[in-house]
Amino acid sequence: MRKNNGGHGGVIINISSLAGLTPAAYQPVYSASKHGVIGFTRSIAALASIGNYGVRINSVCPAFVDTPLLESIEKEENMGELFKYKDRIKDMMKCYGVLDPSLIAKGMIDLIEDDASNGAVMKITTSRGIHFEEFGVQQKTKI
Ligand SMILES: NC(=O)C1=CN([C@@H]2O[C@H](COP(=O)(O)OP(=O)(O)OC[C@H]3O[C@@H](n4cnc5c(N)ncnc54)[C@H](O)[C@@H]3O)[C@@H](O)[C@H]2O)C=CC1
Ligand SMILES: CCCCCC(=O)/C=C/C=C\C=C\C=C\[C@@H](O)[C@@H](O)CCCC(=O)O
Repeated sequence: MRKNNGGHGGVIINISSLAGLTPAAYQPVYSASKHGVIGFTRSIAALASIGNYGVRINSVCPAFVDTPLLESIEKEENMGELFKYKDRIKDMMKCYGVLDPSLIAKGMIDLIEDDASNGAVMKITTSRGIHFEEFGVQQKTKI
């Protein structure tokens, strides 16, 4: 894909979660993996910029979205010993609301179309819609 390896360049969007930016007490492994997605995305975005890959790599961090994934918290085989907290997660959904998947699609199209975005961490919530995590100037990467 990278231009310096015979590719045509392009855009990659990695799917993290708000649980990749905040602690998620009832989903620690899930939260750790989503934190990792953000660290990886920002690091590889910096490398792509330094190496003139012609590839932009961004991440998107939605709050709860109305997909079959939400049903997985109702399954003990998924949640293990944390299954006993499923009603607390459902309370969080009531509190934060549940997004329509179409808004996530819009956010992803925005990232594809914005030629300046690289290493961006887009957050999508019911209260603030599409917005971005702000990092220090020194930590930003441009392509
Ligand atoms: N639904 C939500 O509330 C949120 C979801 N996300 C993230 O969004 C992404 C998509 O999640 P949803 O659409 O909600 O989940 P989903 O469970 O509705 O869909 C996941 C899809 O991934 C496929 N899949 C699973 N393992 C796979 C594998 N090894 N190889 C290929 N495909 C595989 C499944 O067949 C399924 O079609 C996930 O990374 C999830 O963590 C992030 C924030 C909130
Ligand atoms: C912090 C609020 C926003 C969270 C948005 C979000 O990502 C919602 C996700 C909803 C359900 C995820 C279910 C995942 C289930 C499995 O991965 C399960 O194995 C997790 C087990 C608990 C753990 O992390 O140890």
